[in-house]
Amino acid sequence: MSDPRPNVVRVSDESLVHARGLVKRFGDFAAVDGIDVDVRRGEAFGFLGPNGAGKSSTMRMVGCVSPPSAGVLRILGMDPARSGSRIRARLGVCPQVDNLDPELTVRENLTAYARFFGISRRVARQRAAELLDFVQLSDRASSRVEPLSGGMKRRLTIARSLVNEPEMVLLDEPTTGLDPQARHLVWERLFRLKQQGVTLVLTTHYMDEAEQLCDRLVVMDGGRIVAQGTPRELIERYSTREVVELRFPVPDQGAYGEKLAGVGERLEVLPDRILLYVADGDEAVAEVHRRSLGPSSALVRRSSLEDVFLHLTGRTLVD
Ligand SMILES: Nc1ncnc2c1ncn2[C@@H]1O[C@H](COP(=O)(O)OP(=O)(O)OP(=O)(O)O)[C@@H](O)[C@H]1O
Repeated sequence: MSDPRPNVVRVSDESLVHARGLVKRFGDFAAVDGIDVDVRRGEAFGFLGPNGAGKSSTMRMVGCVSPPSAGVLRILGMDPARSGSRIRARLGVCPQVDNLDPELTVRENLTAYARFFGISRRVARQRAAELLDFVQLSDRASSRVEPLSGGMKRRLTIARSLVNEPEMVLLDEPTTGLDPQARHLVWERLFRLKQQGVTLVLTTHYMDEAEQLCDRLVVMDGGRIVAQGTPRELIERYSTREVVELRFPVPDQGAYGEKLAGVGERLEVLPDRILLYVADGDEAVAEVHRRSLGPSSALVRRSSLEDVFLHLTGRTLVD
């Protein structure tokens, strides 16, 4: 039976992005090497991975600006090869690098963009006012783009991606290069968008961003998906409850690796620290002291997606 309340957004399990065996090749090199993805309506879905993992190449295929080399891809139930412009009309795109027009004012950047979607001047002005309010830039409406901070430009790019009232917004590294305060403001706005029923698809190499924003995510490395699930599921599956970060007063942390054998479930020796994967961090620190190892610092923290990535690939997300 259809929903009698016409204005209610029905969150269903319909896939807005459906990919099977998706491949993107540049010559002989597969930047995306056969991935399967389903993004459901209303969720925030993330591609987490280091530089070069294939996240942007995937986003460009989903955004219908770069054709797949192989595999099946359906966006909003349609085939990008046949219906690219119809799909793009219902998508919002926030590219990795802000490409705002520096000659125009903040407001004009929105109204000019609205023209690409055939939106009337009157509606565009009204929508621009609403969107500038949403991204907290109303007081900058008449200023030029140039002097805006990085965070403001990012928020304006996000506002621009919403001009056509899209069902799904693609955000390629939405907060890369921003300071912590600016990042939090962007996250908060994106969270509100999700609450309004807009589906978000984002790429990031920040594990805190993925944990804060994403309902589900895939971890990518070398063009492949190495794990997928909710942030909590991934941490439970691939890491321990707590992690102890130990630093020793010598350059070679590796020398201490052997002396820590048997403390916790697993350890990772990084150039600048040793990570102990344990159920109980305080107990592990006590054991380190019982062995008279004398670390210069011992920090106990909860496991994160960074630990998941390290476990799956042997590398950190941001090298
Ligand atoms: N147009 C292109 N021609 C050739 N190689 C490319 C092209 N675009 C991307 N690549 C390569 O494909 C791989 C994946 O790039 P991609 O930009 O998709 O990764 P990413 O995960 O988004 O990383 P980043 O965070 O650096 O954007 C990289 O090795 C990159 O050099």
